[in-house]
Amino acid sequence: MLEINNVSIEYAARKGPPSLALDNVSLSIAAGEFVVALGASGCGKTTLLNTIAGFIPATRGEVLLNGAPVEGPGHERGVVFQKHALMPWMNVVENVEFGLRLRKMPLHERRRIGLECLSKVGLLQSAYKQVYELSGGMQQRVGVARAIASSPSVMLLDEPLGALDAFTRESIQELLLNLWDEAKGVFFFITHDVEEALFLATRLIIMAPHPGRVVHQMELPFARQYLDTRNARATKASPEFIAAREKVLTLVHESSSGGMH
Ligand SMILES: Nc1ncnc2c1ncn2[C@@H]1O[C@H](COP(=O)(O)OP(=O)(O)OP(=O)(O)O)[C@@H](O)[C@H]1O
Repeated sequence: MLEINNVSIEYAARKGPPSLALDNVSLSIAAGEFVVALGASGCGKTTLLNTIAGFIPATRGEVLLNGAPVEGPGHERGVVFQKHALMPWMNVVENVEFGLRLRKMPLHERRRIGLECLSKVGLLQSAYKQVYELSGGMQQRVGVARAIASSPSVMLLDEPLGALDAFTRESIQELLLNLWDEAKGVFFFITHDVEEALFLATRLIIMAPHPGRVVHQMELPFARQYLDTRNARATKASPEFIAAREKVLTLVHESSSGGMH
């Protein structure tokens, strides 16, 4: 269970009073939830993710993971960034097992896990390639493999598919749902893309800026529908999906233009 209790984040301004990037956000997320945060630029999505990751301390409030306060980064939380942040001087599998190496896991053990994770993201063949030999989509899959290598109970994904073409994006969306279904942990995912949000989320949170806060939450059935049918196109083309898309577009527009304040 991940609990975000009354979290506010202020950033110091060069001049004037500090800016309030998050205002009193509270969320309780159970294992097995895929939570997607959607909202206009500047509404605090990345700030919230970075606070859960332990990169930014809460100015007020607290984040608890299974009852223990989050006070910094930890291997039970895996992070995937928009830019893959792989290390160019290591080959693919060395990148994937890097966190395990830091934790002093012996080579044969971490290599076994590294290769297993690469197999899960469909890249076993590329294990001994250099990072620059891979396409953007493949590099992002390596980023995902690296994040799952330490079997985190929480996966934090900050717009991981933002820079990818539509086809690659869809295939990694499906991969993420499979990994989530297998891991049964928490996924917390940020996107600007309404269709992506609706497809992945079991719970969608819509945020608004000035100050950053959560203005709507809804439960969604489409991720589980996809896992039952394995037909992404049919899921996204269903009348229910299209109706939800129109509703969410309206809510996002209203919340970012001040209509829901
Ligand atoms: N390091 C920082 N110092 C000062 N202000 C910051 C810092 N990081 C973010 N902010 C401000 O905090 C607010 C929230 O930013 P944040 O990046 O969390 O929003 P976001 O919803 O993720 O935006 P985007 O969708 O554009 O990535 C914005 O007003 C931003 O300018």
